[in-house]
Amino acid sequence: MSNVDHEKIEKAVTMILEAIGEDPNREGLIDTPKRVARMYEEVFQGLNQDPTEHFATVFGEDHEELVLVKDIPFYSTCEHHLVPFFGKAHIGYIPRGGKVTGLSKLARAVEAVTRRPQLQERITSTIANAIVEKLEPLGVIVVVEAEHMCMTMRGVKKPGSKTVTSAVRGAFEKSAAARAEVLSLIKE
Ligand SMILES: Nc1nc2c(ncn2[C@@H]2O[C@H](COP(=O)(O)OP(=O)(O)OP(=O)(O)O)[C@@H](O)[C@H]2O)c(=O)[nH]1
Ligand SMILES: [Zn+2]
Repeated sequence: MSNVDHEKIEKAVTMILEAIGEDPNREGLIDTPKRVARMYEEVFQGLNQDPTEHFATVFGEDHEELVLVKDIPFYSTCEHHLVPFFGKAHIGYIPRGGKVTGLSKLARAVEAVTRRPQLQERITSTIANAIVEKLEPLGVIVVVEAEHMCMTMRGVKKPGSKTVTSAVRGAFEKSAAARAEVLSLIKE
């Protein structure tokens, strides 16, 4: 169930259109407040999700070696300007004691965390912390690379610039070699 108040968004969008000097009643704009409300419901649906809930499925597989899911595409919304930022997330972890989760669950956690007003750093650390909490792995590394439209279409206007953030826990904090292995696999 969504908690999004469509009526409120519609009123607000109508006011924004009026405030910029547009006519909210002209043909092309007449349904825009409704469309924006539906869009916000979709792009902010992660607000109703807890990223840790996806790690409930655990297989008792004895693999205490690296698992890396890379190039997980995501779209999020910058919480400062409410414009998109988008890119790829890479998630690696070394399971402990048979706590191996379904590969798709890593991508589901990315969806839960990115589909809300966000900061790239918070996306990165929230995913790492969720994996630590639920899977208690030997190590976790999360790398997120993104283009922020608030830096490309407006403001400082630097198209093509990318922001890369990482969060490391456990074995990846201690071992430069473990980090280097993942970073080289991500680049391949
Ligand atoms: N750390 C961090 N900053 C972000 C992220 N997304 C956007 N920002 C930055 O948030 C900052 C907001 O700065 P403000 O000075 O309050 O707002 P502003 O006047 O619109 O800033 P400019 O973008 O420089 O025009 C900007 O520097 C953005 O680049 C993010 O995911 N992480
Ligand atoms: Zn922004």
